[in-house]
Amino acid sequence: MTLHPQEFSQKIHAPDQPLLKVDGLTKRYGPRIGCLDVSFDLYPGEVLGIVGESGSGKSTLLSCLAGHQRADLGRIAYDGRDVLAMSETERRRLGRTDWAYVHQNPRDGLRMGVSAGGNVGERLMGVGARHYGEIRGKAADWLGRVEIAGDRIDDRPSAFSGGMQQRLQIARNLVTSPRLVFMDEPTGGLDVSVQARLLDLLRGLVRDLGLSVIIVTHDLAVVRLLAHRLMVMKSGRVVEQGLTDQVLDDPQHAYTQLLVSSVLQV
Ligand SMILES: Nc1ncnc2c1ncn2[C@@H]1O[C@H](COP(=O)(O)OP(=O)(O)OP(=O)(O)O)[C@@H](O)[C@H]1O
Repeated sequence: MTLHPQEFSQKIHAPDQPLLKVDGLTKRYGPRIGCLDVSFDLYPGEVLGIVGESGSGKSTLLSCLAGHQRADLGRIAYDGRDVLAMSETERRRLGRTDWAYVHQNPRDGLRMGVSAGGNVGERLMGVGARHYGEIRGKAADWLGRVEIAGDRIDDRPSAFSGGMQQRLQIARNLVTSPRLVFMDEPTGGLDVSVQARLLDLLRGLVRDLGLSVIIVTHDLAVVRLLAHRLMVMKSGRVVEQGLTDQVLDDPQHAYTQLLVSSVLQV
């Protein structure tokens, strides 16, 4: 149900305001539904998982939320600000400062021709950092935090393994202390042991930095470990949402039951 604009604006300015408030978000591709009437609140420090089979609308929803494509209908409020009413310049600024986006393929989120240190430092420069020594020091610190050895700081990402590239992408994203991080299948395409290590690292960073995260995945084990709340999508619609353990242990919707019984091995 879509809220009346006045009601919407009253809600987003309430003292216990969520960091992100999404109401009736809809995106169509011609006659095809990308996502339909999606509504949810995300509070500071909360991790929301979005699961569903291929084509269920997860990526469409994430890209509309992050402003990579424009929704046809609905509202998004970030920290009380109407995101869809922002100019492109304002939204880009938000993308450099408050938001971060971790792509499934690290190549989409890294500059492959720039050193590891340069990849992290570049984000700092994007928010106004200018002192070379400080930038390099902070980059070195972040490489350490994502378990990349200090002597690799001048290596290009193309010399890194897939898991290292993904950890570098995470460092590049988190170095500017964003409040909201979008993650699209961050562990997809990695070996199981590499995935486990990355998940562990992500869980620690999310907790330590108090990040709000929206994570899209088809892997229920990932959301079991990372997400406080879970949204299940089918054919562009949210068919079930709730606390992750509740949804996975006691799924109410037939589609979620099928999803859980067919893939859940955790
Ligand atoms: N650029 C596009 N043009 C036309 N239709 C699209 C486009 N992108 C997505 N769709 C359609 O929108 C629906 C949702 O797709 P979406 O990629 O969001 O699903 P998904 O759950 O992310 O799938 P996957 O897990 O395979 O990435 C599908 O029917 C898809 O065919």
